[in-house]
Amino acid sequence: MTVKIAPSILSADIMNLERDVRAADRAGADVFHIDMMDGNFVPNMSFSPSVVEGMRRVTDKPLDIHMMMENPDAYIKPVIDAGADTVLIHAESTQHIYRSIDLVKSYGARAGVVVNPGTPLETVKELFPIIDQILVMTVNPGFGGQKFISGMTKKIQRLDQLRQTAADDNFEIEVDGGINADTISQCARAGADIFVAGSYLFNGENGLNKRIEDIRSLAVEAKQ
Ligand SMILES: O=C(CO)[C@@H](O)[C@H](O)COP(=O)(O)O
Ligand SMILES: [Fe+2]
Repeated sequence: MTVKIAPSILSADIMNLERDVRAADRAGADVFHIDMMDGNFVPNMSFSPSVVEGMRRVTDKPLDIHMMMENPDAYIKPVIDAGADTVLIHAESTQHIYRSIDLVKSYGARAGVVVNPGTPLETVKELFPIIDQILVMTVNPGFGGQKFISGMTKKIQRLDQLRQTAADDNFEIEVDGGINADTISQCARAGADIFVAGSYLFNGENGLNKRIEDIRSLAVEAKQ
């Protein structure tokens, strides 16, 4: 069973972003997770399409863009032109999520929907046949370094069950927020495939190599 580790560059050292990205790449990152925040949808601001373009120059790994913004449709083409592989859009950020997902796909990128902790899975069920990923937020979006909301494990489990009953719906389950050596196993056991980790990977004491290796083996073991 595949396990993908996705370092979130929100917790990288912004003044040494290239150094940190290259180090995470060498350490075996499977995907890079880039948070785009507009200061409206969430109470924080972060990366823009130009950062995606810069990332594309220093790594060949897939770039996942987590859009935390109002009017996400306006930024879909700019991030894909900048080199995004997957665009993840919050169900709560647009009245027409189906249209936004279609738009991502029309530009040839992979598309995913994101659900906040308070958003029921039922809200996004109709999207299952057309999406490549579902990102289950395991913290309230906006900041790195928050505590994992333990009730989300059951939500991941329910999503995995829904995925299994709809055999045609082939999407990966991703988790984001508070993922570390204490929380990754329960998410993997519940059915998650892609694990975003920011502060655990970039702010920890051991090297990135060891940290990526540690959480990967915990996830692989939990899935067996
Ligand atoms: O989308 C977000 C926060 O809103 C994340 O991607 C964070 O960057 C995760 O950071 P950690 O919880 O792993 O520190
Ligand atoms: Fe994120």
